[in-house]
Amino acid sequence: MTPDLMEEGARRFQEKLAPAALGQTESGGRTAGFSRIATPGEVDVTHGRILYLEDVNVSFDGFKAINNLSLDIAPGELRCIIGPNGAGKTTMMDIITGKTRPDSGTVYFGSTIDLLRHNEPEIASLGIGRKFQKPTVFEQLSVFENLELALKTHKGVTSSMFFRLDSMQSDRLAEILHTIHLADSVARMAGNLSHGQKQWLEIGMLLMQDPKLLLLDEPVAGMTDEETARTAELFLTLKGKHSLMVVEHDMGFIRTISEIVTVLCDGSVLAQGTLDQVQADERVIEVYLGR
Ligand SMILES: Nc1ncnc2c1ncn2[C@@H]1O[C@H](COP(=O)(O)OP(=O)(O)OP(=O)(O)O)[C@@H](O)[C@H]1O
Repeated sequence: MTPDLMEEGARRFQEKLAPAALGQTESGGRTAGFSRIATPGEVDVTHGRILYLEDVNVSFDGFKAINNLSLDIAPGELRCIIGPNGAGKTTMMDIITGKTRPDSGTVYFGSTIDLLRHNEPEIASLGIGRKFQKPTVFEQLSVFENLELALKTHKGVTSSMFFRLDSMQSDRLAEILHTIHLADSVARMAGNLSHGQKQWLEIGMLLMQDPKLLLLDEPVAGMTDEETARTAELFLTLKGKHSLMVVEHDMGFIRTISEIVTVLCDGSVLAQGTLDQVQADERVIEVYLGR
């Protein structure tokens, strides 16, 4: 979520509930990431790439967290990223979303948008949505209100006070409710949803802004087997309409959804291919078993 969305959510929250309730939300509306899309623009994918990283480097106090990382993703692709702890997966997402500035390298969204020239909220508004591991929905608002709020992207608080969904937006909201398996829970408080449902709701909030590229960090961590299976279904539905980059440790989940899997290690790509190919790669076996 972006700061204006958090502000609007916080305002409604204050309106609806006594201040004593503040802090009862899991996220408190504070840990939300800058993941909301304002005005999705056109992204030039005529060269067949929606995301392109070349020779990217980042050091933290002399430690190379990202080391000559090069990677690209095709439009509509669902790319899975795996790798041992500390491989640089989160740092890579931080670079794409503008949270971390690389020391050197190239990061392009489509063939014309140099992401290194944009800050975090601008990158969100360009059409890159990010879902952090922990769900960051507004727990004291209903499922419907959370999704409605996600639409009020570029509207200021004043205008959004008078905001009403038009029929196209209502249709879109209904479609997304169905996609995220929450059509029967539209009036429920987000705080009463299961962990998996909260994750789906947050994905729905991102979808309300029609992102071109979705970055999802460990989306099935903490989910039940059934929720994990439904999340796999959801991602397979999204593939094609959106490009997805999914970082996950759950290999069963990866097996269900993956086409190409990229293995990161020590800040660069160690191997890439189908899950079977990378799992048979001696270097991959070494980094997973050798640590
Ligand atoms: N802000 C920072 N300051 C110092 N070191 C950092 C910082 N951010 C990341 N690192 C280090 O960079 C390396 C890569 O971290 P990163 O979180 O990107 O790995 P990861 O692949 O996401 O790991 P995990 O699977 O455990 O989440 C790690 O060694 C980490 O300790």
